[in-house]
Amino acid sequence: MASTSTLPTPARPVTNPPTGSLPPIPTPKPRRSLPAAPDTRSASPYRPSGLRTPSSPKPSLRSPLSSSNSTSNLSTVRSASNGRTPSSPDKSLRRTISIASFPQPPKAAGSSNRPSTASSVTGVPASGSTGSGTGTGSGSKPKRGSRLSTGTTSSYRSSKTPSLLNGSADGKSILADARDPEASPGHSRSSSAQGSCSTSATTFDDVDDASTAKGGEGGSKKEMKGNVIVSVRVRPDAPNGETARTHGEWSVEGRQSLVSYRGKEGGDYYYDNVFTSHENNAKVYDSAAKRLVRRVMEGYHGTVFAYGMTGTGKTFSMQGTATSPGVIPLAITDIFSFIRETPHREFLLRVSYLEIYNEKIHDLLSAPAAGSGPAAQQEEIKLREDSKRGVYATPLKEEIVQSPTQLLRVIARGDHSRRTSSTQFNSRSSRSHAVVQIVVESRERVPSNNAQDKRAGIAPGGVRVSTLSLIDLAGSERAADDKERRTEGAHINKSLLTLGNIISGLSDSKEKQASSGDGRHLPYRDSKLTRLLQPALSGNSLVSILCTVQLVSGVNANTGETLNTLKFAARAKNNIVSHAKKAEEAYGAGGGDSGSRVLLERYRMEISALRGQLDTQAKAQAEKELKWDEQQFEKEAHARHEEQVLEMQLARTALKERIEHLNRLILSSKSTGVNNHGSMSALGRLSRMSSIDNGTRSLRSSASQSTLGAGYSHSMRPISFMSVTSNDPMPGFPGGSFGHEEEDDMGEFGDGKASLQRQVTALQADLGDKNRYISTLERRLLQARRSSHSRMSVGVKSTTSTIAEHPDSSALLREKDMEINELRIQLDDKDRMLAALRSAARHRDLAAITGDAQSPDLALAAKGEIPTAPNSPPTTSHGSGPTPMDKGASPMAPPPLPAHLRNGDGEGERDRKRNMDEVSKMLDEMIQGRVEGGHLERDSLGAVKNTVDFSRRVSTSAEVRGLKPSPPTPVPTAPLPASPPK
Ligand SMILES: Nc1ncnc2c1ncn2[C@@H]1O[C@H](COP(=O)(O)OP(=O)(O)OP(=O)(O)O)[C@@H](O)[C@H]1O
Repeated sequence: MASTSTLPTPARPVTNPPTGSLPPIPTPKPRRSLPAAPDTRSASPYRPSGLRTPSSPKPSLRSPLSSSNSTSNLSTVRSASNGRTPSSPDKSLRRTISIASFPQPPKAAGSSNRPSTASSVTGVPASGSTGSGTGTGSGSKPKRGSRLSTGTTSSYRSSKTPSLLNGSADGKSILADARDPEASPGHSRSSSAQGSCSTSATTFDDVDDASTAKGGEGGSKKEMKGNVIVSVRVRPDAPNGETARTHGEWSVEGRQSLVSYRGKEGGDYYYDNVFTSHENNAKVYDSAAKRLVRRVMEGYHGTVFAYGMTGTGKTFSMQGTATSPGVIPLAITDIFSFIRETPHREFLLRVSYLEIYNEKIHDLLSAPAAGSGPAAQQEEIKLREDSKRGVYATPLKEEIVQSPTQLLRVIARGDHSRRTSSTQFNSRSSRSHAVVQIVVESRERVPSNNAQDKRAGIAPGGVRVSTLSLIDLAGSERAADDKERRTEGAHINKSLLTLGNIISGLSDSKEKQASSGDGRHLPYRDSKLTRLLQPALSGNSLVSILCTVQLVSGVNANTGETLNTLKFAARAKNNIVSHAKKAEEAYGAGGGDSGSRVLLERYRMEISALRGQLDTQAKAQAEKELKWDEQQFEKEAHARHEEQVLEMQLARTALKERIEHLNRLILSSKSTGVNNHGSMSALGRLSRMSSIDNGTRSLRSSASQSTLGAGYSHSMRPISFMSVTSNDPMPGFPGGSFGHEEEDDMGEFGDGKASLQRQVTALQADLGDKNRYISTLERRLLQARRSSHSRMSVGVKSTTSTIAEHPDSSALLREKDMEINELRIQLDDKDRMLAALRSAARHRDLAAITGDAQSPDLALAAKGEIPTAPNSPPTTSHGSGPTPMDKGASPMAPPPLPAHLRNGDGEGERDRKRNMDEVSKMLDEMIQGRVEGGHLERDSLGAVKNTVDFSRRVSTSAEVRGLKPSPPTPVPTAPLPASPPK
């Protein structure tokens, strides 16, 4: 079994402590006798506190102090010491530094394989049976519990006190053997915890609590001691790592954690771990630091530091190399492994890196200006003390790290800034103490089933903050030749001396505390290093000390230095008492580890605050988007509405136009006088009557103005009509208004019984249409002529050639001319008809006024013997000469009566007859003219009909490009009644 499993063995006091370059421990003050518990050691000129006497022979729960202070032990020690160092009774250096004097664990009290301390203290005074070198002689392996140290030989034994660091504090025997086969080799370490030693020590509860429960200071003290691990590492001589097992007077037994020196002032030195020169960094880490690192992750403070002479391998052990990573990189790997293995907690890591150079603190992570030293432009870093944080440097940069790589990079950056120089013993000697501090914040995660709490960032537990300090001390050295080295060396040595003094003083302090309750003042403030290490040294932290030595024989041997290192290690193990507790959990940003330092809490709160802000912003954004969407929708709806309104307006306009057009067509159709039965209306008849009124003005222009400009409205009288009737209001239509009656009389209109006025109106409308059409044609014609002219004027040949080359154009022109002529003729016909109608109307009116005696005529007319207009007023019998109205005769006017039917009024009768004849003649002439012109032809019955082929004309006109006028109101083709025979 490994040496770690062995039980404590009694220590052998060193009679002649080695001397070296380490400054001597201050001269002890004469120990005062305490009245309450008189100390028998006061009789001794040596400080008994420095000597670790064997434990009490009986396993007990007594405290180490009580054990060590027992009279029997003391007497043994004293006698041993006195016996061994008679020549130096007044030497101030502590004589015995025995780790093996730690009390036995309570649970192992009954263990049979644990040797009695009484029996182990066999080697007393110089009479020891083994004598110098006994037990460590060549080839003889000393056995635990039986090792003797006699004469000038001392034996220092490391106990395996149950502790947080050896995994046996609760007696569950989870003993972490440094030689645990599960430990990974340094070269192939994985970041997984599986590759590392079991850390079932995490099952431990707080040691102090447990030990207190076990009843007593004794148990507590024992376990506290177990919280400090001291290891010694032997550096190989040769670069290849090969070193003889024996180095002259030195011998190393790794399995027994033993270093023996058989020279003058020699002795056996047992520690928790002794690493031979064959053992690599992984082994060192697994045995010396791994558990401590895991404990730090659980909430304890932990400190690992390397101590030793320059060039003995401190930096090699702490940092390692690429192929053999040291304590720092392996610890980093384990930290993240632990985090991965602990899903129920969340962690936050921050790291700082400082160095103490010439008693000044420098931040190795604050990037100095290029070309300047690390100290350049750096604010002076001071050490402060806080009840929660203890001693800390400020201002110091702390970097939050999230991965092993990141953490290693940060540390590598710091290493780069660290001061190194070449010394006699080390080409790259560290000239400063370097302190890496990794602060671990952790707390329970919110249970996954409570999503609401998780969202709100509410954690069930507080934040626990612990610190892992990894310290590579500068090496103690002899005075150098170089002045700068000398200065550095002086500072280094001074700080190391102070450290040694404090560790030595810890024993006194404990003893004093135990006896009087008053602790002795320790000079922590004498150096920056000890000030910074104060929390760890005073018991608030788990401690692991790695002392490096190089065992060289011969002239260059630094035996004194080596022995000093070994003694320092022994003293540290013996004196440092750790009562490390798990850090308290801090709740909220204001509690625990200086409140605001608890970044995990601060970040958590910040996260929840930011999350709240994010939610609010997201909500506001969503509302904004919703509003914007609504606005967009409204805008689109509005635009759509406007489009629809526009479309409707257009549709309405189109419909109105259509209606207008249709109305016009209807009226035009009606104006033709063709009723549903195909009979010719009076209007139809009238439309074909020519007027002989030579003085009648052409209605074309006025009609054009009225119909083209004012449109066609029932409520608006055409200008043409007005112009015609302005001076001659139509009889029978008082006031000249016939709007309503016009509507009412539509039926009559179709039956040929329409009033004359309406016929005139219809004709006006028809005329308007035609005028429009004509003017359109005229315009087109004009344009055609102009373009034709312009074409013809292009060249000399153009005139003939154009006509010759464009026979179609000339033909078209001719056709258009013909069409216009025809239309003019029609217009003239209508003018004449109008004139005739007016004339007839006047005649009728005159007749009505002047010939009241014509009633018999009217009566006859009523009987149908005489044709008459249905609504014709009674004609007058005035036989006066011809009036202007006599020139025309209305077809509705009663025809002239036969002479035999008249009342002897031959004159009037003649006049009438003449008038009628005139009218008949006029009409006949008109018809005849048309017939001769080829526009009308007579049928067999003597009726006339129109011969103009409108369909042909329309199609012809339509053939003209861009000219599609509305077809003119076709001239009724109904046969006109034959003019009465003369
Ligand atoms: N165990 C070891 N195995 C192999 N080489 C080692 C070992 N220990 C130290 N060395 C080598 O010895 C030399 C000095 O080691 P290192 O710098 O670590 O010493 P040191 O104690 O830190 O010195 P200083 O106090 O001057 O800084 C280095 O080259 C290092 O590689």
